[in-house]
Amino acid sequence: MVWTNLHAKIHRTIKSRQLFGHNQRLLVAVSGGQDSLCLIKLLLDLQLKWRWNLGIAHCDHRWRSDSEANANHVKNLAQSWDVSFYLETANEPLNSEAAARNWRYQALSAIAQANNYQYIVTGHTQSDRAETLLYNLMRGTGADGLQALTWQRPLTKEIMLVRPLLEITRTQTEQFCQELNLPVWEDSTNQDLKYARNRIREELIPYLRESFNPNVESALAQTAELLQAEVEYLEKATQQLREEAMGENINTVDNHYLRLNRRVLQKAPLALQRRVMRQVLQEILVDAPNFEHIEKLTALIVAPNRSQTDPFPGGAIAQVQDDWICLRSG
Ligand SMILES: Nc1ncnc2c1ncn2[C@@H]1O[C@H](COP(=O)(O)OP(=O)(O)OP(=O)(O)O)[C@@H](O)[C@H]1O
Repeated sequence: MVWTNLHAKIHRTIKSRQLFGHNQRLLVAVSGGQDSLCLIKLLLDLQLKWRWNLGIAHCDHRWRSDSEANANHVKNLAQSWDVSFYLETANEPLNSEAAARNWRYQALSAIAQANNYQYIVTGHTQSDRAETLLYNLMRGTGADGLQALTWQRPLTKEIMLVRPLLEITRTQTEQFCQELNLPVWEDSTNQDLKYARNRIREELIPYLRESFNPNVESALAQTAELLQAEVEYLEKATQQLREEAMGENINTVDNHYLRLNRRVLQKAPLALQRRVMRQVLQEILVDAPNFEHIEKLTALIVAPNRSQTDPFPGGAIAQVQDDWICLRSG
């Protein structure tokens, strides 16, 4: 076995970040592209040390004409490595990125659930992290959107999504695959500049690298890393503030009615006021609340008695009643 710097790096990362322990069952999501091939190869080589039980999952979105061939390619690789292989095929071709992604995470969770894996592992890299940060930044977001791809995220109560390659760039995974002769399946849609993501990767990042900062990817990923810790802290503080603002109601809240104490909220910083309002709206609205929704509700913290908002999508209305903001769903 060839032992490279990437092997050493990923081993250290898994250990220091406690991404997985010994003897665990890991389901590795393999598209066949350079990132996920690099990932599976690294995990296979570390498997003995950690005594993991690895499985490979592939999702066929039926998006491209070669998607079945792609699935077979991954299946053959799994067989050659003697690793369990699981395939999910979409009932109909999924031709939007968002639909494909949603379906993929559901399909992966279903495979993990049925086969007793607590971890799903993906090959997202530092480059993906930098691109996601830029993408979200341009669409407008708070710190949550800029933390861009976290190391771990619960997919369901029992299943954790883990991304061990977040400190490794796409250039490194490409080199690794070349050095170790891994048969990468080239995704033709990756070059298609119709997709914003691809334009960020193929045009914007190279431009930023050449004109502003040769290490722009790691600089952006570092920003995401810092923000991740800050978001975690803010979310904890938000939870506490919200519980305090709901007072004794916390246990009696139903889905139709909710009230928050304005005096408690008035003492809190704006960042936490907004976050409490966002959390509350996330539970009441069908779609994710936008900036304007959150601002409307936050404004009631200091508004005169009897002020109220116009209806939120779905019909919910918030009104000031003395010390309280009362929210009734539509
Ligand atoms: N068809 C697939 N089958 C299995 N795993 C996949 C597939 N496509 C992507 N993945 C997994 O997801 C990782 C990220 O892939 P990619 O960047 O193409 O997806 P994405 O849609 O941008 O993902 P995300 O929405 O999670 O950021 C891959 O490294 C791989 O682990």
